[in-house]
Amino acid sequence: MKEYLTTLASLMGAFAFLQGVLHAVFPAELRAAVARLLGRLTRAFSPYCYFDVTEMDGMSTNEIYDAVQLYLSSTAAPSSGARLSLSRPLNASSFTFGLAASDRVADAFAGAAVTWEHVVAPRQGQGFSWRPLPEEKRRFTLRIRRGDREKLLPAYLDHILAAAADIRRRSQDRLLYTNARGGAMDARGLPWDPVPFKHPSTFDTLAMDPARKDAIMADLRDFAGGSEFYERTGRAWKRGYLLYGPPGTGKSSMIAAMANYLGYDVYDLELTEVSSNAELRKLLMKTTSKSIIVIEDIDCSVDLTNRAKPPPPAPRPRPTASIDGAGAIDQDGGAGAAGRSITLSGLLNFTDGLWSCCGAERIFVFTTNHVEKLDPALLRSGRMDMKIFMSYCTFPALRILLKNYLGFQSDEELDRLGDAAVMRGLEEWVDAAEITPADVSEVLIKNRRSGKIEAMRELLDVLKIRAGSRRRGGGGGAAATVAGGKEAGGENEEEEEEEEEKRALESPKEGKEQAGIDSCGGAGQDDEAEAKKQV
Ligand SMILES: Nc1ncnc2c1ncn2[C@@H]1O[C@H](COP(=O)(O)OP(=O)(O)OP(=O)(O)O)[C@@H](O)[C@H]1O
Ligand SMILES: [Mg+2]
Repeated sequence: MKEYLTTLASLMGAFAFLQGVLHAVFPAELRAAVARLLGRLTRAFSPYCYFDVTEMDGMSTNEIYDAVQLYLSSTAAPSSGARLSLSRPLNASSFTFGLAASDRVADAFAGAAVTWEHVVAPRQGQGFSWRPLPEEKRRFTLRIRRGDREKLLPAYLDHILAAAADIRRRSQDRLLYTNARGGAMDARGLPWDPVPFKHPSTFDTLAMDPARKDAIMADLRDFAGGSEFYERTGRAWKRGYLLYGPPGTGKSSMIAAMANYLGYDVYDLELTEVSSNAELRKLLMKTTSKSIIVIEDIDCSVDLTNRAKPPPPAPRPRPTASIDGAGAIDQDGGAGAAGRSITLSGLLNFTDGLWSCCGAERIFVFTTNHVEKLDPALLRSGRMDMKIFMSYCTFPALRILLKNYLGFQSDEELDRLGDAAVMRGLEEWVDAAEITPADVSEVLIKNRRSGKIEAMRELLDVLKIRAGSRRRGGGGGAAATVAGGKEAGGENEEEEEEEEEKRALESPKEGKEQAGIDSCGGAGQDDEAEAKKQV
């Protein structure tokens, strides 16, 4: 070992001496030219090729440099000991990591290994300038095998740019856009008003059957990653979801969960503020991709009556004064939209017509408490691809609410610490009670200070009372009546309405009942198989 170190030291001494001689004998230009020549020679015989991505491209920043910085710091496995810089863009709630100076990172793409080196060097004295460049010259040097060049470029760079855009978007807060200004434009000519959207609802907090929830999340993932699928099938890259069910069952919460899950912004379209189809088209054109366009309570937004059903009786004619004093019948019963001319066909085109293809990667979500009132054309596949019935609270959904509201850490803890008899009671009575998750949450919030078991007992009492009054045809108390969206009428009237709801959703092909979710033709799924899938 000792000899090894002495030899190394003498070699280094000799090298330093030689360097000194070269510096003294040869002028700097010659040395630089020789260094460049040697560099070219080594590269010519090297199995690798190198690409520099400088931070500055002339006076402007190089977009690829920023994208590489973001991509490497969040996805590539930094070599051991890599240092990361921390930053937080304006209006973002999460941090963004950047790769610290002079570090080397390995990555792989399409089965080929690549190496990135972050090189930082002081900038040689730049003269006075009104817009001085950064003190240091930064660049990433990409090293790839010559044989991998076709496979990697430009696909790898496109992948980096897309990934960086996705990381940037997810680190920004969601935005909620509203059009509640009656079509007026803002200073930039945009009809939408953005506000930060910080809704806490996620698929973890959403109380619904886990299997149905998984199916919806899988469908959303397929959609978000389905650009090739939509291109191959010639379909516009959009997808429609209809959320229907009684008030307080989680329709709005589901929308927020979707937006948080996909990292999409939300456009809350208030149809009553839109005066014409042309304005509707303009609003759509001004939405960005990777967004969810929502029309809540669509059955009450504009008159989209179900054309398949007999038209509602014409409003009673009422005499209106006329010039000659004789009574003239006001044909449209005075109910005429005050200057509003949004039509069903305008909405149909909006969701699945020529207009709907302006812009990709958009999700349309309609919500309603009365699906039977909607025109079947609005519900057909291609418009509302997935119809999700937000039902009254089921026992699996109730368990999620018990965990979220009473602080049980897991199902196992709920079963271990929860009172077994009370749990059995809740399972037995929850369906008969036809209680909405909103009402269950209310009971749990009211009783959360009296302790977990006491709160569960209280909830069980409420379920029994509701089930009892429902059985007597009382609809389970005021809230249940509202929640049911049904008059406290007799059983047969409710059965009739339920039948009607089911008929409204019967897909023309199969004529089957829609119990929970019906989805047809999702990205990456076989339409027929999917359409048959019931979740
Ligand atoms: N499935 C659910 N999971 C978790 N919380 C829920 C659920 N449904 C309702 N809630 C709670 O009840 C409240 C109302 O829910 P939400 O606004 O989503 O109901 P909705 O179906 O949109 O009602 P509406 O039809 O009246 O608009 C929310 O604060 C939410 O916390
Ligand atoms: Mg709602």
